[in-house]
Amino acid sequence: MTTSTKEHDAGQMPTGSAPGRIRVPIRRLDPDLPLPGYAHPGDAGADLVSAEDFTLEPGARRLVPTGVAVAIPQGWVGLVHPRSGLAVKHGITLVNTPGTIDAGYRGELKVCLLNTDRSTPVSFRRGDRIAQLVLQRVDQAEFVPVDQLEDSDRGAGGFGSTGT
Ligand SMILES: O=c1ccn([C@H]2C[C@H](O)[C@@H](COP(=O)(O)OP(=O)(O)OP(=O)(O)O)O2)c(=O)[nH]1
Ligand SMILES: [Mg+2]
Repeated sequence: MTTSTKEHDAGQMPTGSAPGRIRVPIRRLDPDLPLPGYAHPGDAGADLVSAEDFTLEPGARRLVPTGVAVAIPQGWVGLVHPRSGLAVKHGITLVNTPGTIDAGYRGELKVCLLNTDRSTPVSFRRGDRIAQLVLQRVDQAEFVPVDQLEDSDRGAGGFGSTGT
């Protein structure tokens, strides 16, 4: 992505290979785009790319398509996290961070980008890495109504109760 230069990083995602990866079926809705990729072996996040060119004005947000759809296994969740480099260098984050990709979701993965910079528009090119997908195991709760919750050390203290 760029602010003032024309550089972009389409196709520059190194792909590591590691044993023990979980299998995630993926559909290429946009066959010319690279698949999500891990920049280094052992990375937690697989980078997602933008399927389109666009500019985010200061304070603006945009739901950006990534050109892929996945079938995350039951018992897992995909979490869409911001990229720290975009955050630090350009003020780019996600409105809903982390975004939740449910195991049953079969639509295109989309990323709700936000430009938090107060003065500088940020331009992205198709193929630029815009966010990262982290897969985690997840349990569902069985919510059991009770009259009383068991005591705890924290009790109802929260929202700064321990000081700053
Ligand atoms: O950053 C995101 C967040 C969500 N989704 C997709 C996958 C997810 O499974 C679905 C629903 O997301 P979520 O449950 O967060 O949104 P909602 O507002 O509760 O919508 P719904 O009523 O469809 O559950 O939208 C994305 O593609 N990107
Ligand atoms: Mg929901």
